[in-house]
Parts: sequence; C-alpha cells; structure tokens
Amino acid sequence: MAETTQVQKSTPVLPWMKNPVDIVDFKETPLTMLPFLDPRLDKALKNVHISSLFPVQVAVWQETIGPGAFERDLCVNSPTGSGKTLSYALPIVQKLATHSVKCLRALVVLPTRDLAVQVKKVFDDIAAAVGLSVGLAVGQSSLADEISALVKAPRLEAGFCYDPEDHANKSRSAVDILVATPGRLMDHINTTKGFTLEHLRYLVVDETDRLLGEAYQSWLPAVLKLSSPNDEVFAPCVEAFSASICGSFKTIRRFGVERGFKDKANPRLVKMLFSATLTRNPSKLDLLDLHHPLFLTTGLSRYAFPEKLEFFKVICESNDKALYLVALLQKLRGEKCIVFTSSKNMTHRLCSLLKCFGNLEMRIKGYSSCQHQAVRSKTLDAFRKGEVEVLVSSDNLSRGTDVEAVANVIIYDVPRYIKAYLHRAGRTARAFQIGRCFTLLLKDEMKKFKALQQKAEISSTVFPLSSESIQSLQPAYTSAFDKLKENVESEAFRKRKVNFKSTKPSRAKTAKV
Ligand SMILES: Nc1ncnc2c1ncn2[C@@H]1O[C@H](COP(=O)(O)OP(=O)(O)OP(=O)(O)O)[C@@H](O)[C@H]1O
Repeated sequence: MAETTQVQKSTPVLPWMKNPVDIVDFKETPLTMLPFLDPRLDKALKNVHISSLFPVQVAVWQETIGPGAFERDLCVNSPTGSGKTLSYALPIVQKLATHSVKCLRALVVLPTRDLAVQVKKVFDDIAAAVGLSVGLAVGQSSLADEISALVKAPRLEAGFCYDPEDHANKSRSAVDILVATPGRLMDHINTTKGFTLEHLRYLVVDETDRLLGEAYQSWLPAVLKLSSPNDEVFAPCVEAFSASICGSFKTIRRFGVERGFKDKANPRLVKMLFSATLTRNPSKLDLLDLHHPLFLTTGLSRYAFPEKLEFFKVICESNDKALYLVALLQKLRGEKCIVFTSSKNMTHRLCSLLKCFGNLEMRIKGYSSCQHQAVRSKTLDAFRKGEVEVLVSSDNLSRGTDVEAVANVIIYDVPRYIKAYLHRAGRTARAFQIGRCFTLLLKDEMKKFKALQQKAEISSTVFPLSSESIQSLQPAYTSAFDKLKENVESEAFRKRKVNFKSTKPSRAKTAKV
C-alpha cells in the first residue's frame, strides 16, 4: 500500500481529498508480479502486447482486487495517456469473470461516441477471454440494431419458454458490460423493453469533469435511481456478490470495517471516476452520492502533465500566424501532428487555407463538429493508420482520444482555460512515450500564455524558426490566401444559387396558401 501524501498546494475543499493516495509511489509492475490476476486475463493482455501494468493501473488494482476490494468509491486523477482506461477495465472484467448468469453489471459512460468506441475496444481485448460480452450504446448503428445487440428477447415456442436461462419469460441482457454515451443511454432507459440497470454493480464515469459539466438529459440521477440496490431484485444474487466482494480476506489499511463505515448493504453500486483534470467542486461531486470516496492522484501539483512531454513556444513576429504554422509543419514533416484551433469555424478556415498551399506535400484533414459523425470517424481512422499526417481540430478531439505515435501537438490558438490546454497537449507523449507540444503565440498572447504556464507549473523553450524560412514562404502564402478567397466566394455563390432554387417553389407554395 502506498503512503498517503499531504497535498500542500491548492488544498481541495473536500476533506477526503486532503489525504490522497499518491500514484507516484507506484511503479510499473510486470503482470507476473500482479497478485490475484486471472491467468486468462494475463494471456489476453499479453496477446495485445501488454506485459506490465502502468502505475495508475497498479494503484487502482490494489484498491479493487484482493483484501478491501471496492470498499470505497474511487476518484482517480492521473495525467493524460497514463492508462486510466485499462486501470478500470481490468479489475471490472476480473470481478465479473466469476458470474455465470448474464446481466448488465457494469456501465461505463463517456462524453463522445469516438471515445466510447475506443474504450469498448479496450474491454473487448480482455473480456472475451473470461466469457464476458461488451455492448456499445452510442448511436453508431440504428436504435433497433443496438437494441438487438443489447437485449435478448425470450425464445418462445408454442407459448412455452425452453431456454432455462429464460425462466422468467422476460427479455434479458445480452451483455455484461455496457459502454455508452449519455444520450443513447437515456434512449435505452426510456424506450428499450427489457433494458434494465437493476443488476448494475459498477459505474464508471470517465472524463468526469466533462460529463458532470453538462446536464446531458439528467442521465446521472436516472442511472443512480434505477440502479439503487433493492432487496427483492438482488436477493438471488446477494450471496454470489458478497463472495466476490469480500472473498476470504479480513482487513487491511483503508478497509471499510476498520474505519467503521461499512454502513451500506452489499451489494452496492460501486462508482469510479476518472479524469486528468478531476473536478474538486463539491457540488458537482455531490451529485454522485459517493461512498467514502478514496482519492488517487499523481504528485502534488493540481495539474500533472505526461512525464516525457516537452513544451515549446513559437513567437510569431507578424500577424500571419498561419505562415508560422506552415513553417513549423515543414520542419516536422513526416511526423504525426495534431493542430488545435479555438473553434469549428477556425478549424474549417485553417484547414482550407493549408490545403490551398500547393507544395506542402502532406496529407491534412480537418476534424470538427461541423462534420457528420461518419466523416469524423473516417478521418480519425485514416489518421490512426497514418494515411493522414496532420489533423486540424477544435477541442472535439482534445479529450481522451488515443492515437498511437502522435509526435507533436500544435496549439494554434491559446485556450482560455488550463484544462483545455492540458487535454490538448495530452494527445501526445502518451503511454510514457516522448512528445512535443508547440504553442504559437502572437505578441499580444504572450501575457495570457505566461499566466497559463504559471498555473500549470510548466515552462517552455522558444522554438526557433528562421526569418529566412518565413520570408521564403511569403509568396506561396499570399497565393494560398487568394485561392482561399476565391474558393470561399465561389462556395458562397453556389450556396446562394442552391438556396434560390430551393426557395422558389416553396415561395410559390406560400403565395398559394
Ligand atoms: N500497461 C500498459 N502497457 C502498454 N501500453 C499501455 C498500457 N496501458 C495502457 N497502454 C496504452 O497507453 C495509451 C494511453 O492509455 P489511455 O487512453 O487509457 O490513457 P488515459 O489515461 O485514459 O488518457 P486520457 O486522460 O487522455 O484519456 C493507450 O494507447 C494504451 O493502449
């Protein structure tokens, strides 16, 4: 067990946040040294080239498997790319591996569809090895298709049910674990026959601060209400649950019995919160009705960045920031880069401008909420495969997205909030690899950036771009700009023409009415 650490800076308001478990005290641990690991999971992990667990994974494992397991709800604050997904997926799958009757026992909620797909993949890598199925509720397929993948109707022949598992003659869950976005989750809660949360044992709220920051149709109160333990519902499962929760172990540090807070009847819904910027706002955390929460965090700083992330700033002498971006991209040619802008419109404009540069010789794509989800997913896929080298994006991509081998993040517009900066920067230097974060700065942005750096407790080195390289790009930049203007004008003309055509009959119709 790790020693608890007294947080000295920006003391959190909530008392249970004052003595966190420091993840820094944990070391990467080979799977062979991990206590209680199911051999089937050991094999499944090795199949996906994971032979050791990262510190946050070891820390969470210790609190969830073995003595004192899941006695308390967990709130985990750990840097981007430190492996939080597997830190919850592995213990949940190990815990559920002992259950033979299929019902929905674990729910993982994420803010976006692409993130949910990414997390499901992590569960898929290990769940099948112990006979568990994982479902996805994100609106990727039609509601009907999703329903048939999540809920099994009873098999009736001549009015009789022959399947012993269908004894109750009711629809039942086809999955043990569900990864969902709040909107689609609410659709199933409200309309899907046979979809129930009454057996739910584990609730993971990933990217907690983002999910609690928006109402999302009140998904949280709905989940908490529908999953509250109810003696009648749980009666047949209680024995099995209790055995899996407590095992034969007695007590260790932080074990509930020792602290005298074993006040909730088992089984209870265990909640696990994860973020690289976990909220410390008591009113937000209150919404979760946490059970003696345990706070796990990395180091003493409020904001922790990946260990091997280097910071650079590019000072733009003129107002033509795009020119500096092009010069930088040319220097980084051949490496995967994500360029972050302040908005979807900016993403569109910048991407269009870059495409007007005739001789850039790199594949550049935009990713923003302007695009249809299918287009976005395709773009992300192409970027993952290396078919696209430079992805220009708004903050849509900044949270949680894991793309292997992103060498550089370029922050084109300095964000207002440090959290946004941290999540953007965290798309590189993942899984303890090296990575670089460049921030492009106009003269009047320097003060704002300095304040942001101070808050983040980071410093950056000036990245030199020679004035010759900038000047040599000037003619290409001017003609790219002209081309862009032409494109915009002809696009606007085309739109006006289409609008005129489509409004003509309806005007006539209106006139007729
Ligand atoms: N034990 C491990 N060994 C090797 N690679 C790992 C291990 N655990 C996770 N990874 C890899 O590390 C990367 C980052 O993991 P993950 O996406 O879970 O990070 P995260 O902490 O959730 O980041 P974010 O805060 O940005 O969401 C992934 O590519 C994942 O496959």
